[in-house]
This record gives sequence, C-alpha cells and structure tokens, in this order.
Amino acid sequence: MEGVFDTPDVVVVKVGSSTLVDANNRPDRAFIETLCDQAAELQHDGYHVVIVSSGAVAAGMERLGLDCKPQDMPGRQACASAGQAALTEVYADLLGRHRIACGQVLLTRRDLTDREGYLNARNTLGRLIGLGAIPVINENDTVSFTEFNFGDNDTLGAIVSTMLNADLYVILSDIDGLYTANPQDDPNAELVPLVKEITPRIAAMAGGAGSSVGTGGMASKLRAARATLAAGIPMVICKGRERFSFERVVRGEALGTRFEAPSGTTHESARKLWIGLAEMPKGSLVLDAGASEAVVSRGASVLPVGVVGAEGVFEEGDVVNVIDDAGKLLGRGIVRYSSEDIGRVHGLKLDVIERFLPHKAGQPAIHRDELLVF
Ligand SMILES: Nc1ncnc2c1ncn2[C@@H]1O[C@H](COP(=O)(O)OP(=O)(O)O)[C@@H](O)[C@H]1O
Ligand SMILES: N[C@@H](CCC(=O)OP(=O)(O)O)C(=O)O
Repeated sequence: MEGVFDTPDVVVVKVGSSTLVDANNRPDRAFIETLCDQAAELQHDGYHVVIVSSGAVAAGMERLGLDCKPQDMPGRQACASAGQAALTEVYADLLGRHRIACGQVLLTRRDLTDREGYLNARNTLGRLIGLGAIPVINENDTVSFTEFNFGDNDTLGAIVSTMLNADLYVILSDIDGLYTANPQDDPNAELVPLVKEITPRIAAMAGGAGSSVGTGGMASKLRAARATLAAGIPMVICKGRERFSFERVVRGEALGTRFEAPSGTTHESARKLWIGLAEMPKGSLVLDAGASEAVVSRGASVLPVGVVGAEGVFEEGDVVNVIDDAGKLLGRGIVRYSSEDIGRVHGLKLDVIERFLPHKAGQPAIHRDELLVF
C-alpha cells in the first residue's frame, strides 16, 4: 500500500451540483477557480487534497442545449458525458495554473463492489496523490445504471474518504450545514454546529434536495456522516460559496456542522465499511430475536443457530443483509455459507453442523470481523 495513507493530511472535499454550476447551468468558473486556489494553497502547505465533484449532469444540460434535467436514463447519461468533459476542462485548466495535474477518476459502484477493483482504485488514487496531482472524482454516470449506482456523491465521497483513510471529509453544499429542519419548509430552523452520533432525532431533521440540480439533499449527507463517524473520520458540511470556506475548515475554523465521534470511540475498519457501503447484497439472513440482540448489542458473530431463514441466492463469500424477524435491517456482512447450505443448517448448533458439513467445522454464518452493524 502507498505510504501516502500514513500521512496525517489527506482531505477529501465533495462539491455539490448546486454549488458548481451557475444559474444557466454552466460550470461556474469563478467558483471552481476559488476552489482550485484553496486546494493549491493547502497542497502547498503539505495537505493532500482529493476533490469529489458533482455537476456533470447539470453542466451537460447547458452543453447539449436542454433546459431541464432529462427524466430518462439515456438522457441523463448523455448529459453526464457532455458535462463531465466540460467540468474536467475547467478543473484541468485551473489546477494547471498552479502547476498541479488534475487526475480525472470516474468510478461506479460496480468497480468498488469487487474487492480487486476497490484495491485498484485505492492504489491509483494513492499514486496520483503521491505524485502531487489532485484526483477529481465523480461517479461514472454514463455507465452506471439505476439499481446499481451511488446516485449521490455524498456517499461516494464517504467511501473515498474511508478508502484513503482521510483525516477530514468536507462537503461543500448550497446550505451552511445541518438545520433542525429543512429551512425551506421551516423558517425557524436552527443550525446544528456539532453532531456526535446520528440518532433518530438527528436523522429526522433531514429532508431531500432543495434545488432542481441537487440529488441527495440532507438525507444522503447524513448517510455519509454515519459512515465517516463509524470510520473515525470527522466530516464537515458547510456552504461552498462562503468565502474560502473549504480552506478555513481544513485549517480548523468552526464553520457549518461538524460530525465527530467522541474520542475513545472504537472505529470500524475500512474493510467493514467497504462491505457495508460499496457492496451490493446478494440476499439476506433473517435472525431470531436472541441473535439480533447479540449482533446489535454485543457485536457478536452471526451463528447458524440464530438464523431462522435466508432470502435470495448467494454463495460463500457474498455480501448479504442481516435482518431481524420483523424485516428491520441490522447490518451487512460476508456470509460463509451458500444459501443452499444455510437452508440445510440454520437453527443448528456448530457441533451438529459439523456432521452435515464437515468442511464448515466451527464456521459462523458471518464472522463479526466481516459484519458491519448499522
Ligand atoms: N435539515 C436540513 N438542513 C439543511 N438542509 C436541508 C435539510 N433538509 C433538507 N435540506 C436541503 O438539502 C439541500 C442540500 O442538498 P442538495 O440539494 O443535495 O445539494 P448539494 O448539491 O449541496 O448536494 C439544502 O439546500 C436544503 O434544501
Ligand atoms: N454524478 C452526478 C452528481 C450526483 C450528485 O450527488 O449530485 P449532488 O447532490 O449535487 O452532489 C453528476 O455529476 O451530475
């Protein structure tokens, strides 16, 4: 693995569409220039900046002469294609003025689902960073399709942050942080400066996107925060257009909403987060009440004795959801039995299973080290 991951200064910044394009849906050159200037200043001071940039679909609308976002998939993908080219031209030009190379990286969920693809992407990003370039990442919307895409770059940015073991993840939005309710609906909503845990009360504050070009709204930002909190990476949401906000946050100023787990919290490994975030589950294991409690409260492995059934067709090594008997999603993990085998041995103790499946002697259905509990 590249040594760069050990440096204390990797900062991932995600910029939303509503911040990147102007009122005519053109990439807002003046804004991108200030972003690139801030990134260059930080690189100069020893930080490694990684940009996750949305805006391709919005920028493509202008390039292709459309006045609203196409509703069909090929239409949106055509926009992403034309708009991505427009965005990369701007980033390459503006970073080039600081003699910094822009490394365009377009990822799909499919690329990251596969462990080899995930490691490949990680190594490429590491090498780009090591060479002093700034990776500019987006989802490869031209080839990802609905049931398999990230859909919002807030999640992609969180995955990249955990992949690089970043020190900080900054989301530059069109709003200055998380409010107690969507300010578009509630004028009395107040900014929440610090969040230590995504409790149901915090989750209930988030609504959807506030603009015609934005995608995930606050809900996808809280999903991203859940992942970065679990990984022990602080995340900040602030207003992208507030003067030098990115640089100010990196340099320690309290702006917007900061998500940070209390010190002493144990963190999930990047591998567990990869299982939970990047992978697409092939099926589900349904647990009885005792096993659900053991998994959620004690972080226990899932044992076949606590499994009451399986849904879907999967093989050993696939990622599956773990749900309780009421269908509530508890977590996600790598299963050590195929759906056929689990169908034969669920409800049985390990010593009994050994008689049916000797090669499975002592194997939990999902080992705790390969299980991300939500
Ligand atoms: N509780 C909340 N606090 C702040 N913003 C919220 C909240 N709930 C919903 N939103 C909406 O989320 C929007 C930001 O997300 P989004 O439109 O996806 O923009 P971006 O392009 O920055 O990702 C805000 O403009 C706001 O309308
Ligand atoms: N990949 C899409 C962006 C999707 C997305 O997350 O948008 P946003 O909510 O504006 O950050 C694009 O480049 O248009």
